[in-house]
Amino acid sequence: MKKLQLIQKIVEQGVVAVLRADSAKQVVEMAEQAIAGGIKVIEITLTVPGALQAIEELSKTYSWDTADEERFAIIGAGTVLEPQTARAAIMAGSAFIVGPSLNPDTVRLCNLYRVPVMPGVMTIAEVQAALELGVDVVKLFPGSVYDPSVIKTMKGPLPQANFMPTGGVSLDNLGQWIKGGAVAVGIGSDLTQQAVKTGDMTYVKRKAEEYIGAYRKAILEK
Ligand SMILES: O=C(O)C(=O)C[C@H](O)[C@H](O)COP(=O)(O)O
Repeated sequence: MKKLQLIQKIVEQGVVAVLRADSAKQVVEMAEQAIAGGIKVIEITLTVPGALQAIEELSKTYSWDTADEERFAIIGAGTVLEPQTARAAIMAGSAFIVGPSLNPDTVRLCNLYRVPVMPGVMTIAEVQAALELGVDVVKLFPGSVYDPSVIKTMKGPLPQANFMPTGGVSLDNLGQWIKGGAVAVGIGSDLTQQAVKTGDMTYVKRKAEEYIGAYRKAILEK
């Protein structure tokens, strides 16, 4: 039941930090800052040089299955395009897999290992295909091309689908996405871009705190 427990924990947290950086060292630091700021679901994108080492390192420090609050975080891999990479990421300790697109073989590989997989989808046909493959949460990507009301519209014919918009999620629209029915949101550049530019990783912590605040407010108002 590990897979179901993990999905539940990801949805409970509701905010996923999508981390892109210039090196493994930088992304580990970024992850630590995001976790300290309250974002406990960390997606290490595989465009980061040494991303798998970063996942391995973070998975030794943090666990999704601990009562120790200091050590609680869910570490996963993003930008997973095909099954070989998904397997490597799982072996490195990824608790979940995210991709920008729907690759059926990647979903099957993740299902084999009972690891939650959140593939990117843009259309109703892709949402349907993902559901047929057993996907529990789809990543609506790029979220920026849609208005948050799209979730309600897509849930008309497919009420059983769960959406995690990613791409263009900001402090300005997070509330609309959550109130519009998103089970979680993925935050990328707004959380990290400034830190990469200036080298000040504590920026990620401050920004994470703002996002967690906005998320909690949206849940209360929902
Ligand atoms: O490659 C993936 O798997 C992704 O997750 C794609 C993007 O990096 C995120 O969607 C972040 O988008 P922004 O928040 O607009 O920066």
